[in-house]
Amino acid sequence: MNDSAALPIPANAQFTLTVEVEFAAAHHLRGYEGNCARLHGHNWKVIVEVTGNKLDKVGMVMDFKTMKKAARATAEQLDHYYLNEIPPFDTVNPTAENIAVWFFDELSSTLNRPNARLSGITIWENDRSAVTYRA
Ligand SMILES: Nc1nc2c(c(=O)[nH]1)N=C([C@H](O)[C@H](O)COP(=O)(O)OP(=O)(O)OP(=O)(O)O)CN2
Ligand SMILES: [Zn+2]
Repeated sequence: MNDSAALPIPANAQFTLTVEVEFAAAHHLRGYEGNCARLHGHNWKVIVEVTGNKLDKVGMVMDFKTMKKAARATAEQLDHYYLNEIPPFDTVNPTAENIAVWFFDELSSTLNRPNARLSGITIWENDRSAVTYRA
């Protein structure tokens, strides 16, 4: 018998889980006046956030490993690319905002569950600048 007891959780309580992955890539910003219009690179950090209020029998909203696996597979699609050359960033400007929307759209079908949903993506371009997208 491996079942464990559960603590009471109020109906309006929520758990927010986050995992972080990274990718390295080059880009330039189209239509931007400044040095970011020139080719340059970042080590982007991507924070993936899942929200839920029900725990499974193990006591988890979702296994961090499940989140990391999905996030890593998605980051892999951009890793070591020149973003302006690959879809959708060959036509959509590769800003942190657009990269956040892209991660959200890529990951939502994999991570959304009846009791948990992808709730936010944060993209850090460097140690000082980040954007968070919630939908
Ligand atoms: N809202 C946004 N602003 C900027 C973005 C973006 O994606 N969304 N991107 C850039 C450039 O990609 C730039 O490389 C990053 O600029 P910044 O964060 O200012 O970093 P720097 O190292 O160039 O600047 P410091 O002043 O040294 O921090 C620009 N803006
Ligand atoms: Zn940049």
